[in-house]
This record gives sequence, C-alpha cells and structure tokens, in this order.
Amino acid sequence: MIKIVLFGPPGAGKGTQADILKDKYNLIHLSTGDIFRYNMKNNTPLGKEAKAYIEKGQLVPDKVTVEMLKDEVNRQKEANGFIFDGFPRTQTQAIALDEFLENKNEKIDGMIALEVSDEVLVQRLLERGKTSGRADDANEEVIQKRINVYHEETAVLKNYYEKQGKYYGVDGEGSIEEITERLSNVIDKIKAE
Ligand SMILES: Nc1ncnc2c1ncn2[C@@H]1O[C@H](COP(=O)(O)OP(=O)(O)OP(=O)(O)O)[C@@H](O)[C@H]1O
Ligand SMILES: Nc1ncnc2c1ncn2[C@@H]1O[C@H](COP(=O)(O)O)[C@@H](O)[C@H]1O
Repeated sequence: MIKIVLFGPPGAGKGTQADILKDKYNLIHLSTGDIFRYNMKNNTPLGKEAKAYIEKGQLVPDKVTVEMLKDEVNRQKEANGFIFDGFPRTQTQAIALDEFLENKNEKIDGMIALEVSDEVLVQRLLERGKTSGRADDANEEVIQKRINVYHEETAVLKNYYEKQGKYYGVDGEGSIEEITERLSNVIDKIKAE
C-alpha cells in the first residue's frame, strides 16, 4: 500500500494533480481542505470550528486536524493506498501522522513537493476565486496570508522528510499534463523501491 504526501503551497496544483493520480494509481485522495469545506457547507460542529480559521487564512489547530485525518484514514478499510493533500502542514502533524501509521505497521513512502513561485500562486488563486466560491480565495490579502503561513509554518516539513530520505521536489509550473508526467515518474520510482 503506497502512501504519498503531495505537498506544496496554496494554489500549487495539489488538488488538480491528486484528482488525476488517484485514478491512475487507484489511490484514496484525502484533502484536509476539502474535508473542512464539506463540514463547513453542512454546518457541522467541526465545520463551525474550522470556519473562523479558514476564512482568515490561518491553520486550523493541529489537534482538531489530526483527529479528523485519522478518522478519515480509519474509514477507508479497503484502500490500496493514499495521497495526502494539504496534510501534514506542521511538524506536529507530521509526527502525529508517522506515529499513527507506525501503529498500523505502515509509513509514508514519499513526500512530493510541487514547486511554484509566489507570483504564479497568487495569479492562480485569484483566477480560481472567480468561480470557486471559496471565501479564502476571495481577496488578495487572505491569499497572501495563506502563502505567508505556508512559508512560516509548513515549508519546514521539507527538512522533516529530507532527513528521512523521502523528499522529492517537482517543478509545479507548466501544463497540467506535463506536471502529471513529472509526478508519475516520481511515484513510479517510489513504487519500484
Ligand atoms: N499547471 C497548472 N497551470 C495553470 N493552472 C493550474 C495548474 N494546475 C492547477 N491550476 C489551477 O490553479 C488553481 C489551484 O490549483 P489547485 O486547486 O489544484 O491547487 P491546490 O494546491 O490544491 O490549492 P489549495 O491548497 O489552495 O486548495 C486551480 O484553479 C487550478 O485549476
Ligand atoms: N493540515 C491542515 N492543518 C491546518 N489547517 C488546514 C489543514 N488543511 C487545511 N487546512 C485549513 O483549510 C484551508 C484550506 O486548505 P487547502 O488545503 O488549501 O484547500 C487552509 O488554509 C487551512 O485553514
């Protein structure tokens, strides 16, 4: 069972690529952002709690996010593998994920980071904001805040996975097809190891 963290800043193309790769490799795509948005839309207690953070471009607290992620993984009893999108986003989350998987005799096989310049991210998110209905895409200030949070709190995870020999950087600029091919090359390599 292969488990990949698809990593990168907001707007890097994680959701777009995970959607393609989940079909290609028969994997479960788990996006913590999507799960929060589903809960917000359905006005659940979790959605109500997450809303205030998400609309300001801040991270939802680790405890809430980790418990939610564990529940989702545990629900997928027949999974052939996972693509984690938007999780982990802090060192606390990365450690919790490793411990959770270790208890199941599982592990993360690789972390693939989509590398995209901040200028391109802002352009993509403003464009997505025209149709996404996402409050956190609606103004440039919140978009910039999310990118700053990524640099301040999330980007350090590159070191975390590098130390484990699991980090793979991929150019995230170009056509969607080109990027799928770059990611597929890395996944094929990880699978062959
Ligand atoms: N290679 C690409 N070239 C141009 N636009 C792209 C590319 N990949 C994705 N996009 C567009 O950029 C926007 C952001 O992509 P996507 O939603 O996949 O990013 P994300 O990393 O999942 O973002 P977030 O973490 O904010 O949810 C979308 O509107 C998507 O259609
Ligand atoms: N792993 C996460 N930790 C904390 N907060 C998270 C996490 N994943 C998503 N969030 C919140 O949701 C929004 C949108 O997430 P996207 O992955 O960019 O769709 C994010 O800004 C956090 O507020």
